[in-house]
Amino acid sequence: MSGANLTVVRRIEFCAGHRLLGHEGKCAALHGHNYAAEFHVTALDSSGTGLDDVGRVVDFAAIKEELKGWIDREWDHGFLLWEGDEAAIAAVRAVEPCKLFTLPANPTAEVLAEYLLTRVCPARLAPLGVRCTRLELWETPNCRAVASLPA
Ligand SMILES: Nc1nc2c(c(=O)[nH]1)N=C([C@H](O)[C@H](O)COP(=O)(O)OP(=O)(O)OP(=O)(O)O)CN2
Repeated sequence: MSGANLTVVRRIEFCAGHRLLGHEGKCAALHGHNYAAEFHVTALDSSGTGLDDVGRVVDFAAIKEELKGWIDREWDHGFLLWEGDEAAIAAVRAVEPCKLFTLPANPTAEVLAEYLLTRVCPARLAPLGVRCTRLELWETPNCRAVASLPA
């Protein structure tokens, strides 16, 4: 093999509601998005070829099971809100069934990207022998945030 760095990218789509407290415009209102997260995944051990015996960094299905599983349970069809946004949290809690996930900052695309990259991916991907080094979080087809770790 050439010794090239190899990365696989898995896209996972989900729907969620949110709002940006303090936003100067329409995003201060509760609303929702069809999000997509693109996970760029590489081998944890960079000393070898980075590929398993079958020729994969990791099976796409294994990434899906770990990360789509988490997103489906925690975020999909739920509301993502800043933990300091008491009014929105109370409003969402007033409606059953309530699916709510709170974050340490406003749920911007940047904050969601960083949360998935640094708080969700490491523990879920390490058992597969891989890590996510770059995460692209699409809030709309036109807008995304990118979070990345040093190589
Ligand atoms: N840097 C960021 N800016 C904005 C974010 C964000 O996460 N990071 N989020 C929002 C809002 O959530 C909003 O829903 C998106 O706003 P907008 O760009 O206006 O998207 P639209 O799809 O409504 O825009 P179109 O004009 O229809 O393309 C705002 N800013």
